[in-house]
Amino acid sequence: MRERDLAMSNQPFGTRLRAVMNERGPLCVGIDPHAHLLDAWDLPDTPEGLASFTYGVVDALGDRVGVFKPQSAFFERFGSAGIAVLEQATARLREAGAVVIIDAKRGDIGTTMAGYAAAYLSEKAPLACDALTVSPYLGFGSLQPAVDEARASGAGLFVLALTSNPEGPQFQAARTADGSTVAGAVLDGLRALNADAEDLGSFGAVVGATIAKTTENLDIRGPLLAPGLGAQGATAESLADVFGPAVRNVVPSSSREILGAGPDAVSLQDAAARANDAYRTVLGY
Ligand SMILES: O=c1ccn([C@@H]2O[C@H](COP(=O)(O)O)[C@@H](O)[C@H]2O)c(=O)[nH]1
Repeated sequence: MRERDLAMSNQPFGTRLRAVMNERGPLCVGIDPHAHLLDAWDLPDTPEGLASFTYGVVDALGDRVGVFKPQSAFFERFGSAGIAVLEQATARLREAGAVVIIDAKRGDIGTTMAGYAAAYLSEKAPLACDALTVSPYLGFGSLQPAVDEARASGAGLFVLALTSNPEGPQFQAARTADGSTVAGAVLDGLRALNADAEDLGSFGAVVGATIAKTTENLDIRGPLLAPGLGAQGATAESLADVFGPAVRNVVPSSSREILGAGPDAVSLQDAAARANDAYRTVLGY
């Protein structure tokens, strides 16, 4: 491990995330090995194809992009062989100095949530990552074991708040008993968890870049993971509008748009560099 990485490794997730975005730019590359992308890369839809695709991304971008978001679903569909690739890729990306957010959207009753937290957030776990996406729909409090594990291990969480899909508002805009929206209650919960953070806290929200300008308070003193760029239609220019004064804390995430440039490593690097430059300008890095 390099000296800088060693010094950073004991810092909380939010601090490490800000440092890597300062150093490498804010872009988060989503690793979503869709069957159609394996085909476009001339790879078979098998565990071997999945491994070539994933390690191709890791080798081309692991030491130049700051943040990666592997989508667990596309690894899970190959069973244990797919999970082994996710495990290997996560370890290799972290070794290369990148931050890895596993997008698994876990959520369950508190005791089972503790199991998920141990699986992804404990440093000793085979699948240990820097942060995990979680779902608050069993109640924000059900996430407490993951919050505790994240605090203990210096990891982070991204809680679904205002998702990028058009169906999201059906639940997220609904009102809770105290009159706030469900999304607003999630954002309030995160703001409380980040209350002591100096710059960027470790407890983030998922807020799609595709949502219209929102009246919700996005100032949670934590990162705002923003999928929806590229293939889902949102652009770098739209980020300032959607996120307003909180735009500096956005982690812009793009999967298919970048991955579609492969398999050639230089083309992948060019696509990532172009996207990173556009986000740097808008987010002020
Ligand atoms: O609100 C959400 C939450 C998660 N996602 C995930 O992000 C990527 C988007 O992929 P693109 O190819 O860049 O569209 C994917 O893994 C989703 O599950 C999201 O899109 N929206």
